[in-house]
Amino acid sequence: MSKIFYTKTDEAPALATQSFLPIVKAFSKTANVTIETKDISLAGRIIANFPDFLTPDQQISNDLEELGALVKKPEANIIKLPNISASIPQLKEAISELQGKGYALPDYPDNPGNDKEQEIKSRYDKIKGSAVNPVLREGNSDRRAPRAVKNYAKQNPHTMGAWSPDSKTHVATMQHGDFKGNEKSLTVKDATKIKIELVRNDGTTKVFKEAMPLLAGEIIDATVMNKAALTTFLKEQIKDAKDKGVLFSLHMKATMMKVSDPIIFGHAVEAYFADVFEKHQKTFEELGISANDGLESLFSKLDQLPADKRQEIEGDIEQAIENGPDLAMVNSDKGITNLHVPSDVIIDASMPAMIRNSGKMWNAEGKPQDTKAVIPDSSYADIYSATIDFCKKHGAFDPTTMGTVPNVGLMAQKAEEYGSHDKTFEIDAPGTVKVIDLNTNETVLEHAVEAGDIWRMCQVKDAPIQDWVKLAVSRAKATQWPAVFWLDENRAHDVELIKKVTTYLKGHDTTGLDIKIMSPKEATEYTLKRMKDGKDTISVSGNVLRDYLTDLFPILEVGTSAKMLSIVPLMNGGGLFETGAGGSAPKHVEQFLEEGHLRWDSLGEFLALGVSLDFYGEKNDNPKARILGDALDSATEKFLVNDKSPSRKVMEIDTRGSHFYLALYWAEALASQDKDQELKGVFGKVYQQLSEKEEQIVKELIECQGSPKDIGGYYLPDAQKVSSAMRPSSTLNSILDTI
Ligand SMILES: NC(=O)C1=CN([C@@H]2O[C@H](COP(=O)(O)OP(=O)(O)OC[C@H]3O[C@@H](n4cnc5c(N)ncnc54)[C@H](OP(=O)(O)O)[C@@H]3O)[C@@H](O)[C@H]2O)C=CC1
Ligand SMILES: O=C(O)CCC(=O)C(=O)O
Ligand SMILES: [Mg+2]
Repeated sequence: MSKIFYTKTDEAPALATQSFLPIVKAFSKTANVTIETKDISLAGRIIANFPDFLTPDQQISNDLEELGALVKKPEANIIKLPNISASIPQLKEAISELQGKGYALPDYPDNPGNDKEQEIKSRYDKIKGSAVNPVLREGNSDRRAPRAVKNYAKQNPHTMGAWSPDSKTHVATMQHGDFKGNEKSLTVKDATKIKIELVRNDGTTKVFKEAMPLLAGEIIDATVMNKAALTTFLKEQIKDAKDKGVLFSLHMKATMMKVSDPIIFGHAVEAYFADVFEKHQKTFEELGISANDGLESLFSKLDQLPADKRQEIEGDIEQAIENGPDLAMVNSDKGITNLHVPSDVIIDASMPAMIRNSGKMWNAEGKPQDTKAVIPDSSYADIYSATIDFCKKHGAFDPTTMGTVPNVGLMAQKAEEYGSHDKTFEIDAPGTVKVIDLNTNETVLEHAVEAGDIWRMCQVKDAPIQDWVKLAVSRAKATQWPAVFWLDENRAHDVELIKKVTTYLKGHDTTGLDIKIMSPKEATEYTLKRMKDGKDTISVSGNVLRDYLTDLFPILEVGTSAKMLSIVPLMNGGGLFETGAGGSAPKHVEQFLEEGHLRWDSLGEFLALGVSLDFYGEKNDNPKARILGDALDSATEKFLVNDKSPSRKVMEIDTRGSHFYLALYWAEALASQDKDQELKGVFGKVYQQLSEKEEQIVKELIECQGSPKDIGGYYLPDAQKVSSAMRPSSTLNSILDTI
């Protein structure tokens, strides 16, 4: 029998699920829809990958692997909540929490000394970073703000910080020597295998890939980030931030670009603390300190030193901060800077948050200040500089009047940069990296490289491109809005893509549609102007821009990307329904643990479930499931109209209260429909009970707040403790038990 698979993930969404899923299960049971949970949390993935270190009762199935197979089947129907894409410091924290709970897991070997350690490291490296989404996303992405969400934002506008034309905030990006500048690309004619190798100047060779298969029609590109150009650029920016009196902030994606970006982050840490790293190089080496892991990890390793040595280094770090430009802060109360943890500042969320906040980030005093947003690689930096320039010229956007920008994103089958991890290498000695076509033995792409350069190759297969063009045309038809392909004719990879897009568009009837191709900068300017004028424009983009744009526009338009409908129509016919476009909101967990209030907004989950039930009904010829889905959509609209989203403040309705209201409206919609009398009967009673007990339930859901919560862990909290923390209303629980 087919099922809806619901993912168990991490942090705030995982907490929220403990409250929402019992409601979902109770309601869907009435339509014979089975919901099965699959554990893809960071802790779950670690446990599943190390059975040989664990006792039989600790071992669990590899749910991610199972879902990875399911997404290739037509019956797939998965609700995917956001999960942690772990940086190395997070991975180490999770391992240590699990070890403390009796799981005899090996430590993460930073510098593997033998084959066994190397094997352990490679198992962990598959878990680190963005290790879930690329496996599940066997389709392209369709992310948009439903009309009801947009209307809600127009009537209840979120705050938008005013912009001044004199703002000193700006984007700094490399002018040469970066991934964009060095990119080379080609389309593979016939299926083949390639070898990737570094031929060092000393005559030795290192093979990176022995025989990697490529399909006919695949686009490959290779490029390199030159270390010398990067470090020179970073030093200049540090000096310039100091001279201009703006904050220094670094924006990148060390989680998703899990091989390249931690290295780039490390160079920024070393550039800012150049004197410290030079003076204490030997000690840092002895302690196994890697700048790539950030300041927090560095500080924790200093604990191993005698007090006087530790104080000396800490003093030198303080001095460097004193001498350098002000650093943007992640948490000024706790002294956590932008350079503390590589996963604390993630560009898709950090840049829009800054743009919403008058272009300011927080300084060490906890005050907003103009900032230099350093985005080392220039491939996509233009979109943020164009947005900042637009705000300086026209002021902040007005959520009550602005248009909407949905996205059709190319991401299937690890498209583009997001699939580059196993083909990204930090170069150990000068030489030439060659990509050799094994059919012809010809070198098809090559780069001269220096030690420390980051070389990478990306792929995008032809079938996903065809599917992406088709999805773009169908969204353009459904909306009659202009659709813009954000592709740059001056970028090697995009040139190849443009050829395919132009060809595949010819295979569709596009009469009356307005479909354009523009560079990211032009597309930003065109789209922002329309957006300001209240006009809607579809962005059709590659994978990285998909990620950036589906946070940027939603955050400006509706305050958070949590309110997005995020569908992944799987290429083999199934459906993956993501819950919003944002992440796992660690800040929300912090608040919940401190004061028992969870502000996570599950709207994206309501929207995803609505589509999933509908899809289920259609696939399984189950009209009751469709009625549940329709009723859920009506409930979500009423939820928005009545403004029942979680408040940010303690002792007001939080995530749990918002779930109660959704259940109330869902039951009401089912009680008032006439298509299915059985459902009408069941939910008539449920609605009556829920509405009679509204006051009591809300009281129970608010009175439980106001004190610290112990859930028995962070990465693997105690299931019982979480469940009781997230389901504190016995009145609501007992009504759900009657369904
Ligand atoms: N699909 C996925 O699996 C994704 C996973 N991630 C992962 O999530 C983690 C955190 O990433 P980060 O970049 O900090 O981004 P997040 O999206 O988790 O958080 C950024 C901010 O967005 C707001 N926000 C996000 N979701 C919600 C929500 N449902 N309700 C209310 N507000 C929300 C919060 O703002 P405020 O503080 O103002 O409340 C939050 O602090 C990382 O491990 C990252 O890799 C990120 C994106 C997608
Ligand atoms: O997979 C990840 O790490 C993040 C995904 C993401 O941010 C997105 O798809 O918008
Ligand atoms: Mg994103």
